[in-house]
Amino acid sequence: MTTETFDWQPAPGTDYTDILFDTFEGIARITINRPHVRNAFRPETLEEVMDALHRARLDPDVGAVILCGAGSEAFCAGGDQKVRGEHGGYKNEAGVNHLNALDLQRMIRTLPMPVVAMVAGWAIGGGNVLHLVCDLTIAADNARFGQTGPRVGSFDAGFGAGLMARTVGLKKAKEIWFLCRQYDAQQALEMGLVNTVVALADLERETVGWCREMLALSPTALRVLKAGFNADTDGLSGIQELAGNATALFYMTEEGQEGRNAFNEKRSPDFGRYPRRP
Ligand SMILES: CC(C)(COP(=O)(O)OP(=O)(O)OC[C@H]1O[C@@H](n2cnc3c(N)ncnc32)[C@H](O)[C@@H]1OP(=O)(O)O)[C@@H](O)C(=O)NCCC(=O)NCCSC(=O)CCC(=O)c1ccccc1C(=O)O
Repeated sequence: MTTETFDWQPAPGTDYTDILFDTFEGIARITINRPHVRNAFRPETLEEVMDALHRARLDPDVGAVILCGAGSEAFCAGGDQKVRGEHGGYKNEAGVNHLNALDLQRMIRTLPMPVVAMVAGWAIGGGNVLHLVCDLTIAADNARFGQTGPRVGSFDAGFGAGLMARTVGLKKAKEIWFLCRQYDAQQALEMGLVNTVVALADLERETVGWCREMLALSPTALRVLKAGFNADTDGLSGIQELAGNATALFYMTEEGQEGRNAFNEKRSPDFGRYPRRP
């Protein structure tokens, strides 16, 4: 039974309707707060999650993000079928159709810090893909996972299929999508869909514990490793992400700065001082 409570502080300057955004000890926690629909997301929900992720990225004190759902019944039940329109997406309050779960998936994968899904209850449909694209998943023993797309007239043939196959294996991924079965936490652990399973009462303590372990490590090492893990799956944009880290590190060297200085000082650069390493 957990005894530790955490002093989560609401992030100032936000007026979200669909999510909660708190921070604590260098961890940002984003909670999908629509428990009346098992935390299914609508376009506004995803806009808010992306806004919070952007804020977390720009906050120099934040080194890890937890994504979770309000309450213990659901992490997320995917796209809100009540606002699914006829014109290729989910309607926001202005009536505009969106498929912005795909934008969020990419944003999680390019966030330069670990994103940990903390899953209690259902992770279904787009909710299952949402935790899949996070770097790590800590599941409570009441968690249940599955895809419903072929049953409800939807599919995610991008990360939902391809990253699923890379994560649990091709045959299992096809089973998950082609049969629309549900899997309990232990089955999810056995197939490699989650990192660990803990008692529901211990879920937050365990998740914060994993974040604390990562926060004690080199942020640059974690950042570049994350980009490296995603690079081949994400093709040229994955290489772009990885290469961007190389550029940032190069900018921090004297050799990189010599080029900038020479340009600004209107002289030829002297790169001869910098060794060609074996
Ligand atoms: C999640 C369940 C298994 C939970 O079952 P249970 O505990 O018995 O609760 P219920 O009584 O069923 O539900 C309680 C309450 O919540 C409502 N609800 C649940 N899920 C949704 C939902 N997804 N949308 C809207 N409302 C939902 C439910 O209707 C009840 O409310 P009432 O008022 O009492 O009616 C079970 O609920 C369930 O199976 N839910 C549906 C899961 C599902 O099919 N999700 C959608 C899958 S498709 C998807 O997610 C695609 C979205 C996506 O990410 C995407 C993919 C590809 C390209 C782009 C996109 C994108 O951008 O969106």
